[in-house]
Amino acid sequence: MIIAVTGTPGVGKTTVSKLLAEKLGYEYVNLRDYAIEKGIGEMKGDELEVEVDELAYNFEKDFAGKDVVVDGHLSHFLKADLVVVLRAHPKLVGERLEARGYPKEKVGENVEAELVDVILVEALEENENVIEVDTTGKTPEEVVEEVLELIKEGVKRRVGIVDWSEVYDEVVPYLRL
Ligand SMILES: Nc1ncnc2c1ncn2[C@@H]1O[C@H](COP(=O)(O)OP(=O)(O)OP(=O)(O)O)[C@@H](O)[C@H]1O
Repeated sequence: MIIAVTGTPGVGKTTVSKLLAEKLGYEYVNLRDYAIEKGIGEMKGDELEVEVDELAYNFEKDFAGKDVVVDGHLSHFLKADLVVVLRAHPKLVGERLEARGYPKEKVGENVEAELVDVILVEALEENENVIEVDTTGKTPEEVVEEVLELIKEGVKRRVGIVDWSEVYDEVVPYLRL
């Protein structure tokens, strides 16, 4: 089974994906590293711009039928059996990206994306099987346990579990207003 773990940068995809792959005994694939390895995309500054169709085509050729957890904010564009959309309070996204030294503009862009569900909406346009998990206040282990439980129960779709409009006031300092 191919499990795509997606979400706004900083929500914890890499941490959760590695742990999930380990628990399931699946291969872990970082989609950015895969694209670079395959020579897909072009570096624009420190950002890798990829053609999503080319990425999805190659990924399917290499991984169809395998057991993989694929980690990346474009992973929901791949042909996956299940898409896990990780969510985190936008303030947490802002704090983490600031701590990574991201420029203010990029922090704001990602906080806004998390606030208005950009990745979730994209994932729902691409795949029927979308599970949303709120990581806020949870450890990576707890998040992985939640995902494993949902998989065990055969849950294929669970969305609409967060509403960040309720915390809008807390994230105003990050927004590019
Ligand atoms: N419940 C949680 N789930 C995942 N990560 C968490 C959680 N709580 C705290 N963290 C921390 O948040 C950080 C998330 O970083 P990580 O690189 O995994 O995010 P990411 O979504 O892959 O980001 P990017 O896409 O920018 O690489 C890590 O330092 C991790 O330890």
